[in-house]
Amino acid sequence: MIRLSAAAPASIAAQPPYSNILYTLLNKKRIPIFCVRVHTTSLRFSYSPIRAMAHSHTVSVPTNQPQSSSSSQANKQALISLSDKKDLASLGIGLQELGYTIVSTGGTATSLENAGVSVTKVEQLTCFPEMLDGRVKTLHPNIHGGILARRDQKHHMDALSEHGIGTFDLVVVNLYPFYDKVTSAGGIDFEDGIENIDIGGPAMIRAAAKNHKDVLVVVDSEDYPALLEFLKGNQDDQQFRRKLAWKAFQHVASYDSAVSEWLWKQTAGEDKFPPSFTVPLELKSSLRYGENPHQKAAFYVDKSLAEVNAGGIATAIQHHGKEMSYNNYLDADAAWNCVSEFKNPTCVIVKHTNPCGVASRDDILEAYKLAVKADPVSAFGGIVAFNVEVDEALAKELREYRSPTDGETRMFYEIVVAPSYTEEGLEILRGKSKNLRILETKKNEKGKLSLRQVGGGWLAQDSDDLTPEDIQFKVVSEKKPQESELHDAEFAWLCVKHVKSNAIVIAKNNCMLGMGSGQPNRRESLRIAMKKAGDEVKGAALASDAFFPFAWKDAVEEACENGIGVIAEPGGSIRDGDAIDCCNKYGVALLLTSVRHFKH
Ligand SMILES: NC(=O)c1ncn([C@@H]2O[C@H](COP(=O)(O)O)[C@@H](O)[C@H]2O)c1NC=O
Repeated sequence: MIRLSAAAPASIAAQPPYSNILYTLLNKKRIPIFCVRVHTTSLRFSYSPIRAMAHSHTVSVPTNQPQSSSSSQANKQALISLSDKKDLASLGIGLQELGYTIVSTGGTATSLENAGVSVTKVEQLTCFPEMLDGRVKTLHPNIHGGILARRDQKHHMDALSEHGIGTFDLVVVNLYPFYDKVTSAGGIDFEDGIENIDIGGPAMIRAAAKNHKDVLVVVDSEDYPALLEFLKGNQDDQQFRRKLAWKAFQHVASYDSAVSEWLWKQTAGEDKFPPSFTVPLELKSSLRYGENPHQKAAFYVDKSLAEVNAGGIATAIQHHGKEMSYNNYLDADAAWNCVSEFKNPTCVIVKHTNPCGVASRDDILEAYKLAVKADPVSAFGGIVAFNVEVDEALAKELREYRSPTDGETRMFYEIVVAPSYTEEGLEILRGKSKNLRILETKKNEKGKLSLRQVGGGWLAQDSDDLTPEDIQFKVVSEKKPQESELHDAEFAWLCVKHVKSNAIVIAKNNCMLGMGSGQPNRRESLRIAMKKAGDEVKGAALASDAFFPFAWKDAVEEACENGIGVIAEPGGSIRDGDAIDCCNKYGVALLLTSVRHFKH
C-alpha cells in the first residue's frame, strides 16, 4: 500500500494530479498498475485490467490538497472524446485555463497532450483499456455514472461516493464520421461501414443531454467559443443548457437516420419504401416569408445519404442577388428540373412553376430569344434556366434583350440558373441588377424518391424520370408522322411533362409555341395553348399529359380543326377509338405513348 495522507473528496482524488501521480508513479515502479479509482476517501488501484476490482488496493490521499485553480470552475471535470479534432486544442487550453480537469479517450487525449493540455485518460477512471478495437472505451459506470447522476438527489451522489465515481460537468463529443465514410468516393464495404457506427459517443451525448441541468453537452465545434464564454460567466442559464441538449439529441437522431438509411439500402435492395424512415433536414436559411407575407418560412436542405452529390436547387451556389424567397425556390426548382432534361442547348423560362417558354438550339442565344418569344408577357419577371454555361455573349443578351411585346422594355428576371458561368458572364449579370439572383447548380440525379406533404402525412413516389427516349411513340392513325413531326412531338412531350395538369403543349422545331396548364378540364388547357400559339399552330405538334376522355366536339377535334399536324397522348381512354377516327377524318397523325405525365 502506498500511503499518501488522510482523506480527500472523491471528486478531487480522482482527478489529476492525484490520479496521474499514482498512474505515473506506479508505472515507473514497473508494477502493472492499470487503474486508479477513488473510493470515498481513498484511491484504489488494481493490478489487472481484466479483474480490476478484484485486485484493487486502497490508498489514502491528503485532505488539504491545493485546488487546481482559484477560478470558480475549480474541480470541474470535462469529458472530451472527438473524432473530428477541429479546434480541440483551443477548447482544451480554454478549459484548462478555467481550471477544468479533462478526461479523454485515446486519440483525443494524445491531441490534447500535444497541445500542452494535461489529460486524464479514460482508462484511468474505468480500470479497463480501450478494447475491442475501440468498440468499448467509455461504456462504463465510472463514466456514465459521472454523467448521469442527479446532483440534487442525495442517493445519487451517495452512490457515486460509494463507488468512487467523480462527476462530469461538461461532455464534448463528436461521432465517428459515418456519413462521410459511407458517402466517400468509391464507397465503403459493409464491414467498414459497420465499424464506423459510433456507439459510445451517442451514449455519452444522450446521457449528458438528459442530465443537461447539471451537465453541458457540446457536439459542434462551432459552439466552443460560446461554451467558453458561458463557463467564464458566473450566471447559470438553463436555456443555454437546454439548447445544447436539443442540439445533441438532434445530432444523434440525424446520425442514426444515416445509419438506418444505409442499412436499409444494404438489406432491401431496390425497395425504396421502408416501413418507416427519418429524413434529416438542416436549416439552410430563414426566409423573409412563405408563399405570402403573413406566412413565416424557412428552407431546409435534405441531408439524407441519397441526396449527397445529387444536384438540384437546394445545393445551388448563389453568386449574386437578393436572398431567395419561398416562391423563388419553387420556381427555380421547376425551371431547373425542366431544363436539365434536355440534351441540346436549351433555355426554359418558368413562371409560377410552369414553363412558359422552352427552346432548344445549337446557338443558345437563339434558344433564349425563342423561349422569351413564346410568351413574353409571362416571361417578364420569370426564372430563366439554361443547361449550358452562361458566357459573356449570353449574359449580354440577358442584360439587354428587350421584350418582343413593345421592343423597348428590357426583360426583367428574378433568377438565372445554369450549370456554370464564365467570369465575364457572371460580371455582366451582376451588373444587370443588384437583385438578380444568380444560381449555379448541378444536374439532378435520376432515380430519387420524391416526397410531398399532405395534411398529416407525406406521399412518396419515384421521381418521374421517363423521357421520350424511354418511350415508344406508337402511330395509331392512318397518317404516319414525318420525321420532323415525330421530333416535334417528342419535344412537346418533354415540355408537357413539366406543365401542371391538365397540361397541353404545342411545339414545333424545338420550340414551345404555347401551353395551357392547371385547368380543371383538358379542353380549356387546349384553348389557352392554341391561343398562345396563334397561327403557328398549323402543322405543329400537340402533347397532352393524359388521355383525351372525349374526341368529337371536344379537344381532339378542336385541335384538328385548327390545323395541328400531330398529336401525342398516352391513350388508355375507353374512347381512344374516337380519337383515332377523329384524327383520321382530319388527316392528323396520332401517337400513343402508353405513358402519362400527370403533374399535380
Ligand atoms: N465505444 C466507446 O465506448 C466509445 N466512446 C467514445 N467513442 C468515440 O470515439 C471517438 C474518439 O476517439 P479518439 O479519442 O480515440 O480519437 C469519438 O468520436 C467518440 O464518439 C467510442 N467509440 C465508439 O463507439
